[in-house]
Amino acid sequence: MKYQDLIAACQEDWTAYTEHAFVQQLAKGTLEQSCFLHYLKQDFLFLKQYARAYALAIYKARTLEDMRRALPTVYNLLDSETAHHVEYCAQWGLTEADLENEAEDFGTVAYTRYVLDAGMTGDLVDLYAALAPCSVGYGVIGKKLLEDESTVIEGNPYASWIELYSGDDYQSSVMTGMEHFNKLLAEIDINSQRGQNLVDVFKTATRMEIAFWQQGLNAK
Ligand SMILES: Cc1ncc(C[n+]2csc(CCO)c2C)c(N)n1
Repeated sequence: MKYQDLIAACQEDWTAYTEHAFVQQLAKGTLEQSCFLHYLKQDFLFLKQYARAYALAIYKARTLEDMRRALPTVYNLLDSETAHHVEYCAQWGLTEADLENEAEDFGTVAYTRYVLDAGMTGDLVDLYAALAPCSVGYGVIGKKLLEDESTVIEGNPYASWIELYSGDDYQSSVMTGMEHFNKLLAEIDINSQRGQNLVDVFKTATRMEIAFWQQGLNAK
């Protein structure tokens, strides 16, 4: 199987995730600021837990090659991706320490601890199945927004978010990650018990992404 088969197995949830109202409003710049700020503060806490999850991938890997593959993502998460959120929130006088001290919302706890649990109880492939909706989904969203004529960049207060996820650096890191994931999936039949467990994990993480957008919209 391939990661594309995982998407096909939960197409309805996948569309609800990648075409969520939050994303559409963000692309046009019409999203309420309170929604974006709540999302970004929660996403900062999310990224912190994701750095732990990619560190878990190093722990779970059996080969040096697999261990090395997870390392740039751990670095990226702790460096540039969180830096974007900190820079953006600085407009409101919020510091990194303020963000770190925010309370985690329910959707943030549910999603990140689910991913960590899927990785801890399973192996490296289970962990990547839980992590994949995040990286592939944001890759798909970034690319779509860049290609969509109705996306507004000039004057859009959320342009830096669009640029982060549609940028070449991010897009090529998703490609590399998915090529690696496909190598790990190659031997697994989607119709086997193992394959169906991976579909369940991928689908649950996708549903968590929908809930994460909704958590932002609910902060009106
Ligand atoms: C809720 C939520 N889902 C996905 C991402 C994107 N993302 C988070 S970690 C990671 C991999 C390393 O860059 C990516 C792409 C996000 N920021 N917030």
